[in-house]
Amino acid sequence: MRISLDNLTMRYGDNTVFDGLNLDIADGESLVLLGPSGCGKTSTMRCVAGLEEPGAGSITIGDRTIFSAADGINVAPHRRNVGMVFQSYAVWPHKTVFENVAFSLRRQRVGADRIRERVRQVLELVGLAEMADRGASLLSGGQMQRVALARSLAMRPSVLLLDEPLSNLDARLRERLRLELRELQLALGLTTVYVTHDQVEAFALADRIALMQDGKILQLGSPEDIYAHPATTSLARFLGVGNILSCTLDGGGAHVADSDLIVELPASAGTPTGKTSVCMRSEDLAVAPWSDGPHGSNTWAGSIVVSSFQGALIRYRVTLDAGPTVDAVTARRAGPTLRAGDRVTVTCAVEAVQVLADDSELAPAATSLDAEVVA
Ligand SMILES: Nc1ncnc2c1ncn2[C@@H]1O[C@H](COP(=O)(O)OP(=O)(O)OP(=O)(O)O)[C@@H](O)[C@H]1O
Repeated sequence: MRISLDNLTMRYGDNTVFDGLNLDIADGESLVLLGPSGCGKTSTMRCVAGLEEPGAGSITIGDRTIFSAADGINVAPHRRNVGMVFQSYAVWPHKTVFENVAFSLRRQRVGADRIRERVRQVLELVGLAEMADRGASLLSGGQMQRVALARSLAMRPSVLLLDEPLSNLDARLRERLRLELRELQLALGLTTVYVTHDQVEAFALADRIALMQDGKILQLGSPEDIYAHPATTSLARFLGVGNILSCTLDGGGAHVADSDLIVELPASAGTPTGKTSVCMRSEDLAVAPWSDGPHGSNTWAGSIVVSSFQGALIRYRVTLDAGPTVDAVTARRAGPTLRAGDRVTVTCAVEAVQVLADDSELAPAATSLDAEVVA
């Protein structure tokens, strides 16, 4: 079912989390709210679930208004038909898997036969059919999270809200469950809102990503769009886009600050007013052993500072003779492995260069770990 947030305002005391938030989520869509800690993602979800009461605005699910400050409507959480899965598993350890999933159905006085059938169905869906009789305390974290998911799905919610459900799991399990969640969401055609601060998770799960910062949705689009065209430098950094260099623009290209580097720009590059940065993604930089020219556009001499083997990929950090240090990622088989100290040329196709409005003083940069994961 479609979800609409209209002009929503939410405050905790003096702290305004968001003011006039609008968001439309289509029927069957997987929307990921992505943003740094404290930007208001969980509060948004809690408003939809009915666990927080907004100060103003309205929320509609399908054709039903579940909250309207103006009309005094505030449907109780358990009457909203919204399923929720949180970071903490919230699974009862003393009950079996079956009883955990059946619990809410029993409370709704669903008949015993129907409960058995529904629990069997959802346990099948989340891959726990064989474990129905196992005590929940004997489950792994991943299995507990599947139980929590099964419990929500058993209620046949019209929308599913997931708040960092995978963040307590180890990296490998997270990756597996992420794919399974996406498969399940597509198979059920269930409208889902997923909250995370992990851009890799957002890219993997979303039909659309809403990028939030300070209670505002700054960009809304498909994962591909958002990654390819981040609106500002702080969003680009948050998304793990590498090589964002402050610059000034003129007819000759982008002059990178405090260096002799000039980057040729495509005709399509924007010309934002105010502070600007030029952006060249790590995966768009080619590194090759040094050779005497002739060299084409955007080819620069440099020396490798770090060469880091990462399995399928090799990451190079290169200090260009013109000044800046840049990161490049190449496929393992793309050429000879280069070593620290090697002289190289670094090339970036002119079409791959972007110019972004530089708002870096307004927002925190991503951690280097974030950058590692995506590039
Ligand atoms: N119960 C509360 N009382 C007072 N302030 C709160 C409460 N819950 C959240 N806040 C504040 O509201 C703002 C938004 O919090 P929210 O939990 O929605 O952010 P978030 O983006 O989900 O962050 P995280 O990723 O860390 O969970 C923060 O400044 C937070 O400190």
